[in-house]
Amino acid sequence: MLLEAIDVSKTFRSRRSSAPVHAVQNATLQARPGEFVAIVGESGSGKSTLARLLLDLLDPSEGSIQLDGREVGSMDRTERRAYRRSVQAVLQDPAGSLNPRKRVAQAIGEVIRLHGMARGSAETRHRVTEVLELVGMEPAAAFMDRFPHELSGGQRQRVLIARAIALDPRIIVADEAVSALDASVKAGVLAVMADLKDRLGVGYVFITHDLPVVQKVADHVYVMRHGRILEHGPKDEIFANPSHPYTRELLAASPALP
Ligand SMILES: Nc1ncnc2c1ncn2[C@@H]1O[C@H](COP(=O)(O)OP(=O)(O)OP(=O)(O)O)[C@@H](O)[C@H]1O
Repeated sequence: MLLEAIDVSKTFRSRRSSAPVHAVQNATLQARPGEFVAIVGESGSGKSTLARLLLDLLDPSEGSIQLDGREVGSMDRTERRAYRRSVQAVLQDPAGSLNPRKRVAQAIGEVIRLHGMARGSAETRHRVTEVLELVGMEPAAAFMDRFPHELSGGQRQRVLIARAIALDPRIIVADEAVSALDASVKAGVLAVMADLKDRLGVGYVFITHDLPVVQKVADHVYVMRHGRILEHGPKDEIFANPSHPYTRELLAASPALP
């Protein structure tokens, strides 16, 4: 399976302000199951907009998002539904991804039911148990009936990953998914993501401004600035031999790199 952004652009035109915002400009990117692709760049570089384009939450102004050569914009309802299952989002929990009034089992269970991934409550509960265990929340029964506020930040992030995994995605688009977490908690969540890559073959488009994280987990790195992808390549190449001056600046400014 191959997920691609092909020469994709997104321009926001507000009715009031005169200047349109070119959030993403002619971006081309590839992601595959089993691969950890990172998009790095400073705030406002267009990373989240590109993520939302890949997630089919925004329509491109130009260019296309394609899955195995099929343009998402021209898929029929059934295909598009399948696309939205195969490409899942994990966003930062502070962005309100978890409803504070829903217990863990309900939050994950209703997504499973909505997409017809299980029939009946016993089967749904079984699947919820399975995915909670996959993200290291064991025994799952101890977490099922908790509300988000009864979980730690790292646990909430694991629930979001479990909810995404429940739909059997091939690729997870993670936008600043670990950025708000403390170092040791962050390492734990990243280990879960790496484990899911190995065990389920899921791929990631991982959006972050956190270069030490990229260095640790990424296979392939895209560098964005002002809506454009400046360069991309295997992680080791980008870190050892960045070709763009901006990438060199970004690496030099990163505090925790050895
Ligand atoms: N819905 C929108 N309407 C108008 N402008 C938008 C909209 N969404 C994003 N933008 C603008 O597009 C540009 C890119 O934003 P985007 O959020 O994609 O960047 P980012 O790299 O993800 O930044 P951050 O790391 O701060 O989230 C910014 O100038 C932003 O203000």
